[in-house]
This record gives sequence, structure tokens and C-alpha cells, in this order.
Amino acid sequence: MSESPLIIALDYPSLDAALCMADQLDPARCRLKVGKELFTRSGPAVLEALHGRGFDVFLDLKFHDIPNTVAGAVQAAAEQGVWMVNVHAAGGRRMMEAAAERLASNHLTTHLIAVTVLTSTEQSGLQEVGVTGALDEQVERLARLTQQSGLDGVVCSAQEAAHLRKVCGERFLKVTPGIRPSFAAVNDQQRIMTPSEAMRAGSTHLVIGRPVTQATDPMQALAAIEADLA
Ligand SMILES: O=c1ccn([C@@H]2O[C@H](COP(=O)(O)O)[C@@H](O)[C@H]2O)c(=O)[nH]1
Repeated sequence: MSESPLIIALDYPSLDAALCMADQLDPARCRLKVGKELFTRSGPAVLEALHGRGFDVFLDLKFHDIPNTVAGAVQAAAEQGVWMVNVHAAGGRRMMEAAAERLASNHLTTHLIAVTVLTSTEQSGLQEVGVTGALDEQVERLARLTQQSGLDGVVCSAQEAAHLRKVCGERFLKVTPGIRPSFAAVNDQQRIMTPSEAMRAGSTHLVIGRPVTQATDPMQALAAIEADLA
């Protein structure tokens, strides 16, 4: 199992492309994230293939549905051996409690976390969907609800990590996408930080996709990120 905070997002349209990247990576240096595109294309086969190569896998499907449906989906993910799985905190207390209770009652130790506000969302985007308060207040509200519901942590931006460390404590996981080394393009992310800034702010895990996977030399990009963290 990796001690590194790095989680590399395998956002690829095929199993072959994802495994081509995984085969260049080392399970001692990073964990891997499987998201909606890759899982929808390849299904559980990708989890088997990555586990077979020794990687811890974060299955990032962001479940958001009625409590019974989400509890079943989280159980199914955990029974496939994933290290971490997630739901949307906006699904509410009963949904999150049902998911956490389902894992506990089946003695499944997969980490369960909840997305607060997507890192691609900015203040104006939140207002458009009817959330009129400040974005950081919404993140805090959903993080508190996640913790009260018995989950292990949240997905948030690194810009909120320092505050959530105060509010929810050190041990509550702060998994932060929107990580952009100085050499990388911002793409569709809005709330970003560099790897070293994010760790100083209190992130427990850094999710990094395109800055590595779309780099001309992915292994050089990963080495530069590790150097930034050293
Ligand atoms: O708020 C969120 C939640 C999840 N993600 C996911 O993280 C990676 C980020 O990839 P990059 O290429 O480094 O932007 C991607 O798989 C997202 O689905 C997120 O970005 N923000």
C-alpha cells in the first residue's frame, strides 16, 4: 500500500489506454482513481486489472440517489476491494448514513467520502443552481453533514482544506482534485492549488489527472510533482 498522498486519475476512454499508463506507474508512488468514463467503458475488469498490479483504487463514481440504491452501490464497490469510494454529500444525511451503515454492517473497511462542491464550480455556478450563500460556506455545511453522517472525509478543493482541518479535524480526509503544478494548464478546473500548497493547506490526498496523463512525458511530470512535495 502506498504512503504517498498522490492519486492519479485514469480518465481514459479504454481499458488498454488506462493500463498503458498504469504500467508506467509504481503502486509504491501513487494510488489510482477510476472515474465515470473508464468504468462505464470497461466495468469491473479495470478494478481487477489495477488490483492485480498492486494498486489501491479510488472508485470515483460520485453516487447520488435514494438511500437504498446508494447503499447497495457502495457495498458493491467495497466488495470489489476498492480502497475508497464516494457519494455526493448533496444526497443528504439519510443517503450518507445508509451508505456508511451498509459498509459497517458488512465489515467492509473501504473509505467512504463525499463530494462537497465540485472543484470545477465557482461562486456564480453555485448561484445558478440555487445555492445563494458563499461557496466556502456551502463546502463547510456539506463537510459537517458528511462527518455527522459517519463518513471518513470529503472531496473538496485544496482552497478549503485549511478551514476544514479546523472544523472537522486532522483525521477527517480531505481529498483534493483541482491540483495544478505550475507547469500545467488549468483546463476546466476553477478552484486550484499547486501540490505543495495543497499539502501545506491540509489536504490529505491530492487527485491529479491531466497534468500527468496528458503530459508529453508523464513520468517526468510525476517526478516534478514529487520534487515539489519533497
Ligand atoms: O470536485 C471534483 C471531484 C472530482 N474530480 C475528479 O478529479 C479528477 C481531476 O482531473 P484533472 O485532470 O487533474 O483535472 C477528474 O477525474 C475529476 O473527475 C474533480 O476534478 N473535482
